[in-house]
Formats: sequence, C-alpha cells, structure tokens
Amino acid sequence: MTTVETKREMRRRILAARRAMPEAERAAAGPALRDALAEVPLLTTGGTVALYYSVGTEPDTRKLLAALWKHGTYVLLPVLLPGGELDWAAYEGPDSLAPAGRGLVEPLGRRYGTDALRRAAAVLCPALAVDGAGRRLGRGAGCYDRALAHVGPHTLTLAVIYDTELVAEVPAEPHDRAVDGVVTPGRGLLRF
Ligand SMILES: Nc1nc2c(c(=O)[nH]1)N(C=O)[C@@H](CNc1ccc(C(=O)N[C@@H](CCC(=O)O)C(=O)O)cc1)CN2
Ligand SMILES: Nc1ncnc2c1ncn2[C@@H]1O[C@H](COP(=O)(O)OP(=O)(O)OP(=O)(O)O)[C@@H](O)[C@H]1O
Repeated sequence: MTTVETKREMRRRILAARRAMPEAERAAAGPALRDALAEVPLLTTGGTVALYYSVGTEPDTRKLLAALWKHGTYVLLPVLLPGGELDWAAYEGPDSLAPAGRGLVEPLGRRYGTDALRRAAAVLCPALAVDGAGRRLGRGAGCYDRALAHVGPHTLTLAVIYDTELVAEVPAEPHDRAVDGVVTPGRGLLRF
C-alpha cells in the first residue's frame, strides 16, 4: 500500500471505532480533557490558545473551551476558508458561535488571518491518530498541516485524541507537520 492508501485505511478504521464507542466513554471525554488541561500554566497564564470546537464523534473539547474562556484565556477557533486554509477568530462565549458548512461550528467574530497562530502559546489540533514521534493523522484535507506551518518557534502544538489513538506508527509524507505532544481523556497531557 502507498502512504496515501495506508492513511486512508487508518482513517476509515479509526472513524468506525469512534462511531462504535460506548456513549458513556464519549461522554466522559469532555470533562477528562478539561480537567487534564484547565490547570496547565501554559494555557492559563495569559497567552493565546488555539482550540477547535469539536463536532460529531470527536473528543469533546467544549468543556475545555468553556473552562479556558471563563479563566480569561484568549481562545482562537478556526474558520475553514474555501482553499482549505484556516482563518482564526476569538471565542467570545456561546453566542459567538454558529453552525457553518460541513457540520462545523465556527466563530462569528473578526478574523485575524491565517498566520494568527504565530503568536499563540499553544495550538490544540484535531487528529485521528498520533505516534510517539508526533506524526499526526488528520481528516485528510491538509488544513492543519497548512495551519501548523504558521506557528511560532515557541508554540506548543498538541493533538487531541482518544487514548487508543496514540499508536505505534503514523505514516508520514513530506508536508506533514509533527506535534509536540498529545492530550487524551485517560492519559492527560503527554509531551514527546
Ligand atoms: N471540529 C473540527 N473543526 C475543524 C476541523 C476538525 O477536524 N474538527 N478541521 C480540521 O481540519 C478544520 C476544518 N476542516 C475540514 C476540512 C474538510 C472538510 C470536508 O471536506 N468535509 C467533507 C465531509 C466529510 C465528513 O463529513 O467528515 C465534505 O464537506 O465534503 C471538513 C472540515 C477546522 N475546523
Ligand atoms: N502545506 C500545505 N500546502 C498545500 N497543501 C498541503 C499542505 N499540507 C498538506 N497539503 C495537502 O493536503 C492533503 C492532505 O494531507 P494529509 O493526508 O497529510 O492530511 P491530514 O494531515 O490527515 O489532514 P489535516 O492536516 O487536515 O488534519 C495532501 O494532498 C496534501 O497535498
């Protein structure tokens, strides 16, 4: 199998496993992710944090989002642009969000541009699987590979996954951007 085919097969398998996950396990993920990250100084000491608003079977980031916002952290959320780049706008409470296309929920406020991540202290990205070298398998649109190209040298990049999605190996292509660590509901924050 080519790398592209292996990635496609992994995506199919992981998405099926997410759909088959017991509801109780899914429901426990949101509070667990919040509790794992809400006290991490990098996320709460005043810098900007880029998060995403989880949808469907993704690990629930909504409780973490609410906790960071209540704490006063400046949280950016992605807006999908037509070409597949991500723009960024601030989360300003529940009323600052609206359903967007493709099943996404996106912020309505002023957009800061595709390179807004340059000033972020941390970027939390969606992923389907990550390996111990930080190689990350995303949905396959390349949005976060492009977005992560904009981060500054001191930005901590983390992927949010379920426990079982930390795997032995994710196949990589030259454009893939590695992450510095993962956060999972059961294991919390792991830096590589
Ligand atoms: N919650 C969440 N927000 C996110 C992402 C994500 O993975 N999760 N993204 C991560 O990159 C970005 C959005 N990227 C996307 C890129 C392509 C498609 C897309 O083509 N969707 C198909 C439908 C496939 C499906 O239902 O899964 C389509 O509309 O044809 C969707 C989102 C930014 N926001
Ligand atoms: N920096 C980039 N500029 C332009 N296209 C890119 C870039 N990075 C990735 N792509 C394109 O995106 C497509 C999908 O890449 P890949 O399979 O690695 O996505 P992914 O990492 O799983 O998804 P995502 O980054 O959206 O979470 C590839 O065809 C690739 O050519």
